[in-house]
Amino acid sequence: MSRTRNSENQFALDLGDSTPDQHGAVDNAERLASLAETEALLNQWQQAGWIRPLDVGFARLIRQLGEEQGDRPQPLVLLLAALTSHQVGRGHVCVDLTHLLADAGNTLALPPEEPAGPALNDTEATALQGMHPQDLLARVQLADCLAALRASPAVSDGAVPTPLVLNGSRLYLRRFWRYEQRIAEGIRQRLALPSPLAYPNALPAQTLSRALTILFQSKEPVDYQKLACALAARSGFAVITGGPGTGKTTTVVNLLAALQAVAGADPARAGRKVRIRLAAPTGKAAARLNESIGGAVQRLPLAELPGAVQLDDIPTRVTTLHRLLGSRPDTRQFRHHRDNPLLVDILVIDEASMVDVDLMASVFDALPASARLILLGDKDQLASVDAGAVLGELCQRASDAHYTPETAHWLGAITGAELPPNLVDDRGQALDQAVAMLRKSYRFGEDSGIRQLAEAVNTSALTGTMLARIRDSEFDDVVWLNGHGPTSDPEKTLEQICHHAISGTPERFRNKGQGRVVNGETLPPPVGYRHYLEVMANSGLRADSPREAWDTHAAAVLEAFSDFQVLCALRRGPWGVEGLNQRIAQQLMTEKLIDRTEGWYPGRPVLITGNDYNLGLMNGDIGITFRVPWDTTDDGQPKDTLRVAFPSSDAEGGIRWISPSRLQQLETVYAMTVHKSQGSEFNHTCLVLPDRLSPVLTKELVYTGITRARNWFSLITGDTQVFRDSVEQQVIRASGLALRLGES
Ligand SMILES: Nc1ncnc2c1ncn2[C@@H]1O[C@H](COP(=O)(O)OP(=O)(O)OP(=O)(O)O)[C@@H](O)[C@H]1O
Repeated sequence: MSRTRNSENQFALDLGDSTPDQHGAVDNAERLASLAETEALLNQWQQAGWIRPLDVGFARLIRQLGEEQGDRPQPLVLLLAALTSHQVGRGHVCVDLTHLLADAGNTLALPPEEPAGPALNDTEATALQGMHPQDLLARVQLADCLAALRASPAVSDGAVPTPLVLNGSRLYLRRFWRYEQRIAEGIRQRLALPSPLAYPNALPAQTLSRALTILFQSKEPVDYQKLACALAARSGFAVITGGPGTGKTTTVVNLLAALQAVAGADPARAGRKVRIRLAAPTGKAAARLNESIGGAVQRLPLAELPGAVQLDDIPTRVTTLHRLLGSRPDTRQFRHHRDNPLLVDILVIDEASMVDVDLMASVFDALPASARLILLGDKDQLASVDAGAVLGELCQRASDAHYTPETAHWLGAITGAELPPNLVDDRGQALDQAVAMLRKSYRFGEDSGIRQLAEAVNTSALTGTMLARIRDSEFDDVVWLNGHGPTSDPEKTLEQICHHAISGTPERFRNKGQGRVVNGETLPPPVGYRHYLEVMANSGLRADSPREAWDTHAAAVLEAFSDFQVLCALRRGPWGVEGLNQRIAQQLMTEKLIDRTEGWYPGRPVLITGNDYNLGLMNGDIGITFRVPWDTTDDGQPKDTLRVAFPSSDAEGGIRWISPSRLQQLETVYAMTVHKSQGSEFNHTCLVLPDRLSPVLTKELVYTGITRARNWFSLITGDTQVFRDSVEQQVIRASGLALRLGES
């Protein structure tokens, strides 16, 4: 591309608010020409796969709207409209123009790492052709952008229904501005709800204090789980964040018991308990919480609690958010909304980092004004696939807590704990008083490699020493398979991934992974995909075996499949899901573990990639293909057919058998993106990082990948430096939620 054209092109885009003496003479013909050229350039970006047809369509709509109102749309407005739409597609709720103009390259990440179309044509056919967005924006001033936007009939401050909303320097698509506004309103309103627990000497607070003393027996000076329970019980809106194994589930079960104790002891309620619902964003996450919560509820010391709490008062059934809100086929509207609210007093949402702004706004819409909301999740994980990073934003100040002296005093009175001074701040905001961070991991011991590596990544402290420790297999639970080998031979590394995917390479773990004891339980060594295929092959079932026996077998195979998962950062290319799925399938066939690699075959594991409300399958559900003898031929003989077994929704333990022809959106899942793995956990996780840095390789992605491992973690890197550099890159999603709440 010719850089010498920049000033000229800059000029073309600056037309909106530029004066001729700043940039030279400008006449109307030039204005029109530049508008046409801007649109041509947007089309060119679209053809190159840089931006979506939707983004260009949106810019076109802005132009039409302007023209209908007699306005001559300014090229800059069209450009910003298309880029805002593009940013929403990348997970941002808005575009912060200040950041965009300061660093358009990083803000937009254009051109994309893996463009879907042909390279940009760099001919001189038009003045703008072939230009990159950062070149176009290089010398545009914020004042010019704001003036052009304010002058456009397509933009307002939200008071009138325009397609774009400008709030300070943040430019939103109206829909996303509304989502954010509804969420902020919902939080603000709940933070302001008066709490009967506010007065430590009154009965409700005394009951809470007694219940917490019974539920938490820790000898530590500050029990953060207990603090989290107290804060969440007091507030109409609360967030509990913590890394893996810090006890989010344990805390929430205790919280539910404490809340019921307070309700049960309240004379005004005459023993009536509160209606509590538990939900998670995906079927997988709901199933996982379901599994862990049941046992924890059984262990509650209910008989000792005040308020006559019964086992039935504590909900153990976790539903997906879509099911709770009442999703309907072919529409984004839910059955429950402002005019038909949920019958609930308290809603608890687990894995809240996966909830995007659209869904979170729907949650607030469906909650009665008096209902309380408690969000649980790990603030450091990747944000939702769709736009927003609600949990991360709400937890921005969680590490330092910022509890006011009043909150600290109240916590002291209720829990007996004296807060460390660094967590107290007399300028703490309302939201800070409702956010609790769990700080101690109970699942991973101090010596756990998974824990230490995750912490090093999370704090951007991936030092040479830490790399050397994993390279030298110092930990029982972590191996870096090619840490010593040359990483310059990609073909060899890719082969290694395939072999590892099949065997799990237990011999590379210390003591071959044998005899490791965690929380008093001796673990089986790490496995690869051979394991589930062997469980599948050894079913012992016959054609006349009852359906329940098939269900039990399928459940065992699905469980064996969850013992291992390859996770990738990328979708495309040899290091991505597409390339690795093919290679691993090929290797499995070579080793005669499956009989084909394309189409449907017994053993094929599939990941559902879009919600299918008719089948009751959710994005992220995993199924495995079986050959079953249930059909009959025309002459009544048993006939083998293929069916895909999925765990029944909300994990009631059953299996749903679905014919492959009914499944719409899916992909083979020997390899899965880290994004898709959120909310899941695997006994042994293998994270594959590619040989080149890309904008998707971030600290959050690597942290999320590592923390999907329950007991064993293996790492394969295309390049060591890429591993280190990824941890230096951070996801920053533009949004105004924290700002709006801070202003309140
Ligand atoms: N206060 C505690 N004292 C002792 N053990 C605990 C405590 N809290 C949690 N644990 C144990 O630590 C493990 C992890 O707890 P839990 O499942 O509640 O954490 P989590 O944060 O929900 O985990 P995940 O990362 O799966 O979301 C469990 O075995 C649990 O019994």
